[in-house]
Amino acid sequence: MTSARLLQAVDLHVRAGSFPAVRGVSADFEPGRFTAVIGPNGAGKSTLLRALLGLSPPESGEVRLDGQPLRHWTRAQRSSALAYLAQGEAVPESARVRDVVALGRGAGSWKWGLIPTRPWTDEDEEAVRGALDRTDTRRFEHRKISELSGGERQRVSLARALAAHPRYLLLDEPTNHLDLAYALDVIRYVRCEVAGGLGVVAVLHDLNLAARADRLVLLHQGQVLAAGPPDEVLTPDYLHAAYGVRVSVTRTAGRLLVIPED
Ligand SMILES: Nc1ncnc2c1ncn2[C@@H]1O[C@H](COP(=O)(O)OP(=O)(O)OP(=O)(O)O)[C@@H](O)[C@H]1O
Repeated sequence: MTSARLLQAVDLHVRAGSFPAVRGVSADFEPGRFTAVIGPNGAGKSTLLRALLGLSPPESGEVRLDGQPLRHWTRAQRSSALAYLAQGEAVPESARVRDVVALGRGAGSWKWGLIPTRPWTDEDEEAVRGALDRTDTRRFEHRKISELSGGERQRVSLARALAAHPRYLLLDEPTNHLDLAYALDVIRYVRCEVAGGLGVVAVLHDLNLAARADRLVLLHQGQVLAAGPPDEVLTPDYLHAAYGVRVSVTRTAGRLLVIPED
């Protein structure tokens, strides 16, 4: 694919505080692809994600979107193209589900209630409904966030991000703290969006969930140890090099399965 529609890290070096957390990462993220970023704790995954969003400026190298350095994009252009679901995202407890999803439209802010910053349009309404439907949150759209389980909240945050109609969705550990069913639901919702053309970059710890991505980027000590389709990256050798754990990798019902041997 030409660089015209790509999100790219080009020889990216990023510091987290004083620590060189990302050291020379180059990777292409495509629309209509689900890329999982994996690697051990401290490998630089979150720092890479924040740099891709323009939230952590690189020390050297650059992030490009559509072939243009991200620093040339205005903040508004960036936030309409790239949506972010942070780890443990803070959501106003007293807000109702629908209001949180509406915040994703960038038409207002929250302070004891939704404060509009521009008139609400039919397009906004349609985007919010679509996001509620596609994350199966419409049935509790009038409930307060404080009344929801962790898994339900995560779906609402996902709906909020999707309501923006981004071109890329960047997710930091979206399945953390979710039970198996909720975690699989998140992956299923993501896959549906990807089929519709969304580019997804998700930091995942569960290698068996990551195996459901189209492409993996395995980080180790701030560098790319391996990148490619899951069966090329989830190998015993790469996983031992990254995690220091011996694993066996098998294929069951057409899916890769990583089993620790320790
Ligand atoms: N503000 C900071 N000051 C110093 N070091 C930091 C800071 N933030 C992060 N780091 C370090 O940078 C490295 C990469 O952190 P990062 O959060 O990107 O890793 P990660 O792969 O997302 O880890 P995890 O899987 O544990 O969330 C870690 O070693 C971390 O301790």
